[in-house]
Amino acid sequence: MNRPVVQHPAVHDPEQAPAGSTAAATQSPDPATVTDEVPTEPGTSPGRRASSLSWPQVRSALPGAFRKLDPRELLDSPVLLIVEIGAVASTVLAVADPSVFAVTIVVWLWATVLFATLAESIAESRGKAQASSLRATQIQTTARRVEAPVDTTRYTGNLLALPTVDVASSSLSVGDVVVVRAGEVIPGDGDVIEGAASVDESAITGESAPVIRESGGDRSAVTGGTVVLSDTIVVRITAAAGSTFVDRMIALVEGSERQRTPNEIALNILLTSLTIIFLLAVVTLQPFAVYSGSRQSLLVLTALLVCLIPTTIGALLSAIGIAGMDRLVQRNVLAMSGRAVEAAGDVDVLLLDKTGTITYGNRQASDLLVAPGATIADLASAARLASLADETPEGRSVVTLVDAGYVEHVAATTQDDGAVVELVPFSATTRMSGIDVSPAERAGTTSTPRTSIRKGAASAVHAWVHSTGGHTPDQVQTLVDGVSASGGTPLVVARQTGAGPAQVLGVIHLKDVVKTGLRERFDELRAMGIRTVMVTGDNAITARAIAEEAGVDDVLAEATPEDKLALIRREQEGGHLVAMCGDGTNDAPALAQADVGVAMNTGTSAAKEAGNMVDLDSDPTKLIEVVQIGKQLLITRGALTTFSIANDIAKYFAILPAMFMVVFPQLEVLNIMRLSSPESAIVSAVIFNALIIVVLIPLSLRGVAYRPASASTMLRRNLLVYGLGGLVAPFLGIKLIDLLASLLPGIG
Ligand SMILES: Nc1ncnc2c1ncn2[C@@H]1O[C@H](COP(=O)(O)OP(=O)(O)OP(=O)(O)O)[C@@H](O)[C@H]1O
Ligand SMILES: [K+]
Ligand SMILES: [Mg+2]
Repeated sequence: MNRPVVQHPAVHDPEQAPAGSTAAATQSPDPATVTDEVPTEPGTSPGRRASSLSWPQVRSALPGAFRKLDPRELLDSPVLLIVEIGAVASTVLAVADPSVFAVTIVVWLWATVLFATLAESIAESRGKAQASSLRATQIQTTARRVEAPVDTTRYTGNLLALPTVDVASSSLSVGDVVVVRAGEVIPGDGDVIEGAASVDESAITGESAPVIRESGGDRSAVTGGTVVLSDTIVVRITAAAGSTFVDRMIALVEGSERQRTPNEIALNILLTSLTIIFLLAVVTLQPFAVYSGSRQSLLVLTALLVCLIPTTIGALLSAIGIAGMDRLVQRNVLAMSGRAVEAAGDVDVLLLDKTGTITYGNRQASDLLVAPGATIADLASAARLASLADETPEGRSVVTLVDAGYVEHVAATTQDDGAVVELVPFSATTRMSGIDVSPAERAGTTSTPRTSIRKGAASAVHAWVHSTGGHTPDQVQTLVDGVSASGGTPLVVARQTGAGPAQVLGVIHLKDVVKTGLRERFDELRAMGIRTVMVTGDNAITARAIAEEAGVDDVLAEATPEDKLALIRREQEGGHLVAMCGDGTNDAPALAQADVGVAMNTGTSAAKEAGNMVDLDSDPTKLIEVVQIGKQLLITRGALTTFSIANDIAKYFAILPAMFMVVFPQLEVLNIMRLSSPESAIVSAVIFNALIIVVLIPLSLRGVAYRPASASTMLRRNLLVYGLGGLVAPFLGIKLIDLLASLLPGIG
C-alpha cells in the first residue's frame, strides 16, 4: 500500500474537494499525522515485502510474545502448556534449592516457551503493519445519500437527479443509495446501480492503474475507501460500517479470526499423544532409576520430558499457518480460511469462468450482421429498442454502437404515449433480454400490433422463435458460427409482431479480449498436474475459440449457474479437489461449492461473498501461486514435524546414556557423545531444544523451498533431509553446547 488513500488530493485538501465530498479533514486526524502512521516504504506493500527476519521485527514482536505466555493463550497447544507447567514447577524447585544447574534449567525452560510465543507473535506482526495501512482507508467521509428510499430494482428514472442529503459515512446502512462524484471517496462497500466511473483502488490493491466500475454487469462492486477519479456513479450500499470488505481484510491480516484447520487439529492430536507417551516414559523411568540406586530429581525429569516431547513443531505450528496466509496476502490474495489455503495445495482441477476471468470482461458490441429477409434498419432499430432497458454493459454497448454507426437506419419512432412497455431483463438462466410493447387500446384507432423483441444466445433465441412458430434461417447459423469462430459472442435478435411467428433480424457481434500471458501460465498449471476447464454461458464455438486462444484443457459451454455447480459436484464426487475462479453473481453458487473459490476483485459482491479467496489483481492464473503456497504450507508443516519428532527420538538416545552412565558403566559404549557429566548432558539438551526453535523460525515463516515435483519425490526428499537432519542435529548440537556448558561451575 504505497499509495494510501489519505494522500489523495480530494482528502488532502478540503478546499479543493467539492462541497460535502469529504469531511475527512474535519473528522479524521490531520492528513499529515495519518500519513505518518502509514508505513509508506515500499517494503510494506503486498507482494513486495521481504521475508527475512530483522531485529526491529523481533523487538516489536516481543511484547506480544510475553502476553502470549498467559496459560489461557496456550490452552490449544498442549505441548507448550506442558512446557510452561514444567517451567513453573522448576522455578519453585530452584527457589527451594538453588544451584547453577537449577537456575540454568529454569531460564532455558522459560526461554523455550518464550521462543514459541515469539514465533507466533512475529508471524502475526507482519499482518499488523498491513492492517494499520488498511485502517488508513477507513476514514470518515460525508456520503451524499439519496433522500427518499427508492426501490432501485423498479425505479427507471434518472437516479442522479434525485435529491440527496449529506450524512456521515459511518451512519450508512445496507440498502442506502449514495451518489459519488469524481474526486470523492466511496463511502462504503456497494454495487454500482447507475453510471460508470474510473476508480482508484490502489489503497486496497496497491495497484495504481485505475479500474472501471459500472452498473449492471460483473464489474459493479465498489469498495469503501477507494476513490472515484472520473464521472459520477450511484451506489447501493451492501455492507454496514464495521463489516465491510476492508474490515474483513483487517481481521484477516491481523489473524484475529484465524481458526485452526482440520489438518492442524489432527496434527495437534498427534503431538498431544506423543506428549502423553513421553510423559509416561519419563514417569516410568523413575522406578527403574530408584531400583538402580540413581533416583533422579524432579528437576531433571522435567527437563528430560521437555526435551523429549515435540516442542519444536508445537512451537512453530501456528507460525507456519499464519505465515502461509501472509504469503498469500503478499501476493494480493485474501484467503478467508486457512482450510482453503491447504486445500489449494492439493487442487487438481481448476474451473474458470470465461468473461471477466479469462477475458478482460469488457464485452462490447462491434458489428451488426443482417439476416436474410431483414433490413439493417429493422435490425438496428430492434437491437437498440431491446437494449434501451438492458442495464448490462453489453446492453449499453449495443445502444452506443447503433447511435454511433447506424443511427441513419433507425426509423424515427413515433411516440405512442399510451403504450405499455414491459422490460425483459437479462438473466444467466434465460440467456436473453428484450422488450414487449403493447400499444394503447383506444376506441376508433387502428392500433399497431403488440411487438416483442428478444436478443441473446443463439440457442436461447432460436428456442423462443421456434415457440412462436417461426424458424431460424440457416444463413443466420452461419453468421453466428462466424462470430463465434473469431472468439466473439453472437447475440441473435428476433422480433415478433402480433401473434405471428417471430422473425430473426440478425446478429450482434460482441467482442472481448483474452487476458495476456494466460497460455504459458496454464502450461505451468498443467505441469503441476492441474487440469483447467473453462465454464461459460457462451456457445460451444465461441467457447472453443477462446479456450484455444487461452490454452485451457477443456471447455463446458452453454452452462447455466446450475450446470457450473453440477460440474463441480461431479468432479468432487470423482475424488478431485476443485478450484473455481469467477467474477459474476451467476458464478456464486459454484464459488461456494468449490474447495477453493477464488473471486476476482473486479467481480460482483455476491461472487466475493461466496468464494473463500479474493484475488485483488483479478488474475485467474494467480491460482498457480495459491497452489504453490498451499503446497509449501503442507510441505513446511510436514518437514518440520518430521524434523521435530526425529529430533526428540535422537535426544532420547543422546542424553539417557549420559544420565545413567554412573550406575551402568556398560552404557559407556552407547555414550558415543562423551558428554562431560549427566548435569551437562541435561542442560545442553534443554538449551539445544530451546535454540532449535529460534533457528527454525525463519524457515517456518519463509516456508520450505517448493519445486514442482511429484508428491512421492517430495516426500522422499523431505524424509531424507528433515528426518535424517533431525536425527543427526541433536548429537552435534548437544555436543557443542556441552563443551561450553561444562565450563560452568557446578555443571561440568
Ligand atoms: N445483455 C444481454 N442480453 C442478452 N443476452 C445476453 C446478454 N449478455 C449475455 N447474453 C448471452 O447470455 C450468455 C451467457 O451470459 P454470461 O456471459 O453472463 O454467462 P456466464 O456463464 O457468466 O459466461 P461467461 O462469463 O463465461 O461468458 C452469453 O454468452 C450471451 O450469449
Ligand atoms: K522437544
Ligand atoms: Mg460471467
